[in-house]
Amino acid sequence: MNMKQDPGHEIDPTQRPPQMQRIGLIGYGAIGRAVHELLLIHATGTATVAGILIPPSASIEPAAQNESLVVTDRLETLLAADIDIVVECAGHSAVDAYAVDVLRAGLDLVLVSIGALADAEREQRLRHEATAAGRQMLLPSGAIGGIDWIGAARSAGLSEVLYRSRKSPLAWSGTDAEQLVDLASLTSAAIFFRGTAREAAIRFPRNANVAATVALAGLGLDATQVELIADPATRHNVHEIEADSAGGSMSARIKGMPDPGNPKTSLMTAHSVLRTILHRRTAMVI
Ligand SMILES: NC(=O)C1=CN([C@@H]2O[C@H](COP(=O)(O)OP(=O)(O)OC[C@H]3O[C@@H](n4cnc5c(N)ncnc54)[C@H](O)[C@@H]3O)[C@@H](O)[C@H]2O)C=CC1
Ligand SMILES: O=C([O-])CC(=O)C(=O)O
Repeated sequence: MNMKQDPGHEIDPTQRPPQMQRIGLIGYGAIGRAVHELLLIHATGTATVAGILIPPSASIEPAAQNESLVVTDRLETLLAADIDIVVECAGHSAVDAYAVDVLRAGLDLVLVSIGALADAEREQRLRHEATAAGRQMLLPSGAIGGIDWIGAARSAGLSEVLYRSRKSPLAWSGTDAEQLVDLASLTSAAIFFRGTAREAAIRFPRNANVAATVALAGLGLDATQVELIADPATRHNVHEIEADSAGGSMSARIKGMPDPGNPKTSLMTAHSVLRTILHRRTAMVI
């Protein structure tokens, strides 16, 4: 075959099944690893993890190893693995470090650390870069549901949205919650934060991405109210939405199982990322 090949790309794209997506993961913690495992089960022949970006001097044992899987601490090396789409699941600082370059490289970006967009300047910059590159930032619903209703209610006179997150004290450990409540001695549920989605997402970057998701879908980061609760009686990550619009109201409660590797994170988050990835290639999107 007379095909000019970029020396950085070992794979001939014309030889792939048409729907095959080559995924670059940024971050390989609870979500990154789970997404890899789910793709191995649910996306054989349609999507594959081709590269994983980890922090310098970190090491991982990938869920599956094949000779073409690239594990690197350099974005350039990741992108040279013939990546079609990048999935960020590493944290707000990784969004700062890599998101612009991913979009400038002409790739769509699945952004899991959605709370990073609570920084207005960062949000504007990323929207601008995506538009300039003709690419999209895809924000999975993550640990929450009902985002479709909230998005639809925007044009139906959405007037009020409250998001409430209830997790075990363990899930709030190592966060600013420790300054607001004595997590270790709690005997009943404590609402330790009330404020806007913007404040919540900025102050609790590892626990309030959903607050930003609900806000970005609906009333925005400053008009969406948030309550954060530490509850010694729960083993779940409970997410509630109460919303009012001229088109009707919504009351939703999700009792999420925490990820065994990270109690701050709900198991469903990785499944939602899988769904986002698979939707890019399906004939019918629901
Ligand atoms: N949208 C949503 O519904 C949810 C979003 N999240 C967010 O997703 C992100 C990932 O969550 P988890 O996997 O549970 O966290 P985790 O702490 O288990 O894993 C994060 C991984 O990213 C790696 N990492 C950090 N900075 C990096 C960098 N610059 N380059 C490469 N790797 C880097 C860390 O070493 C770690 O292995 C967090 O920001 C979390 O807050 C979590 C749950 C729900
Ligand atoms: O996974 C969850 O339960 C929600 C979460 O951590 C977040 O919103 O950042």
